[in-house]
Amino acid sequence: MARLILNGKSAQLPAVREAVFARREAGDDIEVRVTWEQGDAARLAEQAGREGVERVIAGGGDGTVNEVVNGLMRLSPEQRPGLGILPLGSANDLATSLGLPLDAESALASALHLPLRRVDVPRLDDWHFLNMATVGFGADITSSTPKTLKRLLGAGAYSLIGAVKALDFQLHPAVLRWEGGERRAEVFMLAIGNGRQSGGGQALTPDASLDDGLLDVLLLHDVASLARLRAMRHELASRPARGRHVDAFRTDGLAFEAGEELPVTLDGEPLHRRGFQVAISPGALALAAPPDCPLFSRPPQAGSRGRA
Ligand SMILES: Nc1ncnc2c1ncn2[C@@H]1O[C@H](COP(=O)(O)OP(=O)(O)OP(=O)(O)O)[C@@H](O)[C@H]1O
Repeated sequence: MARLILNGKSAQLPAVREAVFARREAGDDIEVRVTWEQGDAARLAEQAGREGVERVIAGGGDGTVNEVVNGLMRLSPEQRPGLGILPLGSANDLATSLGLPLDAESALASALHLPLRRVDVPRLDDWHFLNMATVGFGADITSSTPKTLKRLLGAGAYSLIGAVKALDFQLHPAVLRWEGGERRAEVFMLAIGNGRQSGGGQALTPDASLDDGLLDVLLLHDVASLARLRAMRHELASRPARGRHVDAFRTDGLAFEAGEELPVTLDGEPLHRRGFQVAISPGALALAAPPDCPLFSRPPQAGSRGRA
């Protein structure tokens, strides 16, 4: 049996209602629960696991998926249902990079029937995330202005100048520690990726895998002038392990400490932190994902249709 946990914002969408009725007609056993406020999706996901539901489907945006993941992680691994995604948000970064369909009917069918694949679940202090955590630039604007970051990181010199003028961006003195490394820097942006893209389509950690037991980290730092921003963009093309403005590395955990509170996003949800620790639980969740999904380093295993 599957249970759809639907963000109340989308509960009355005709396409969603039709998709549920169509799946039932096709023989799927699916119940629906609707959220009213923050916290409901996590609670409903936990409850579903306790009641023996085999697959929970998060119907909403990245924020709903994140809450459902947190609810599932409150359960023991034996009790933890598999996770499907019905993308109904504005950004849908995880769903898009997984290659899930975005129209309600095929998305619901995929969420119910794609085989489950083991994924790692990172945690920032006491809150889990599945896709990405970002710190600093972009974290206070998130998906509302996704093009800003794209312009800065990807486009030509004119838009770079435009972006710099338009943005009164800040650098934050901070220290980052991980096993075998330490970096003190003026942080422009830090991305900690289990998945690859955030902020509505920005591929900040383009080589990350959901199942390698590791986090892909991108640190952009010390870019206090236009010349240095240009140098950063140049370095971004090669993503050095340790550059003047770009550090890119993999780790299974890290600690971050800044002198002041900074904007942070966890799977697109905003918060503020002065410091935090990130750890990862390898293979902690089973996610419905396409067999040819590029976010995996290992091929799918046969027979993983039910509980995690
Ligand atoms: N019935 C409801 N009406 C309005 N908001 C709700 C309701 N139930 C939950 N929420 C809020 O919705 C938020 C999650 O939204 P979600 O991320 O799923 O959608 P989105 O913001 O449209 O998508 P995206 O993150 O992709 O932009 C939670 O923070 C929760 O507080």
